[in-house]
Amino acid sequence: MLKIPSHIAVLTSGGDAPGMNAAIRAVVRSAVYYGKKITGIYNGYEGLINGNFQELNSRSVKYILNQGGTFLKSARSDRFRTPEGRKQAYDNLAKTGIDALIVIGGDGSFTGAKIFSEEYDFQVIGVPGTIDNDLYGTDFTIGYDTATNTAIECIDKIRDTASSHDRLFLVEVMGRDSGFIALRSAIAAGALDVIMPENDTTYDHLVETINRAGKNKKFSNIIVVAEGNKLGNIFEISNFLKGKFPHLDIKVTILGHLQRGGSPTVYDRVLASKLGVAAVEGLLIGRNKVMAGVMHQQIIYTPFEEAITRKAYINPELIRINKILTI
Ligand SMILES: Nc1ncnc2c1ncn2[C@@H]1O[C@H](COP(=O)(O)OP(=O)(O)OP(=O)(O)O)[C@@H](O)[C@H]1O
Ligand SMILES: O=P(O)(O)OC[C@H]1O[C@](O)(CO)[C@@H](O)[C@@H]1O
Ligand SMILES: [Mg+2]
Repeated sequence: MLKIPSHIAVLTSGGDAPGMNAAIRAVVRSAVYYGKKITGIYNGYEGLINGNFQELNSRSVKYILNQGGTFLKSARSDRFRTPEGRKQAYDNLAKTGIDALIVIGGDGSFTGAKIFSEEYDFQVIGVPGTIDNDLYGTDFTIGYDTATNTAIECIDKIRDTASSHDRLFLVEVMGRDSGFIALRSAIAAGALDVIMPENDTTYDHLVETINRAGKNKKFSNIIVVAEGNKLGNIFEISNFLKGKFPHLDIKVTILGHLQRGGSPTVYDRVLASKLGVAAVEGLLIGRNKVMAGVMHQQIIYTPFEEAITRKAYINPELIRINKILTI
């Protein structure tokens, strides 16, 4: 028999992502719209274990739609990885009368959510909130569009100084084990090449590419390097290239946590709004252990297992396009 939740809780977990606030707002307001009690949990799974709960209403989430970060705060919780931590989390939920949970986060957060949901037969839905875009079951995760916009804004600025001095810049972007941020920002910023986990860039290939650029009279260049690439650390790559091309002035820039901040783009605000509503509506029709996502403009619910383990798809067409355009 379908058990409809009456009291929903929401938390944000893992690295913060622009648009998480918009997602919280959408969850809170749709819960209120459907006549449900809604509680915010502070500090992700740490707050779940510590009982850091606050009942929310539609006014609690005013003026946050355009704010970066997450007002509920986020955390990486080692205690939630332990059965004792999850037991404490369950006891706190049960004590408060909460019967469903919405987790806004990335693959790690959904791994924890799946384990918890199975252990305690507790209804959980995920909302993809991570700049990395590394989840199967949604074309974009919340925060990815803003992060790539921030990355290209920075790379455009680097381009100004690179071209003034005829320099080669290696620019490192985030993305953990995936190259979504790297590839999208490389195309949008017209980078000479992109080194990311999904392509097996070799040093020979890099040398060839830089030689070709020289022949084509490209005197300033940018190579985007995904932090999770398999070739090596950005400084190792830079040292290798300095050895091979002593006449080139090579610089390294690491964009780092800049990419996590800032006001969310229109795309992320709308995506977060859609997915927050979809998460609440999913709970009300009995969905469980799934992530709400948007694929080809449609809301879909993907089992956590699949969202986490199936490889999010890097479109090889984008790699091909980048190669053509950087001739
Ligand atoms: N195997 C697991 N068992 C229980 N909890 C887990 C597990 N894996 C991850 N978690 C919980 O999820 C939290 C967030 O995971 P993680 O740090 O990987 O971030 P994420 O959700 O993938 O987001 P992002 O990648 O954007 O930072 C972890 O700190 C931990 O509390
Ligand atoms: O903020 P932290 O804990 O250093 O984590 C950084 C990681 O988090 C992310 O920003 C989001 O998963 C990754 O791109 C990056 O590898
Ligand atoms: Mg992750």
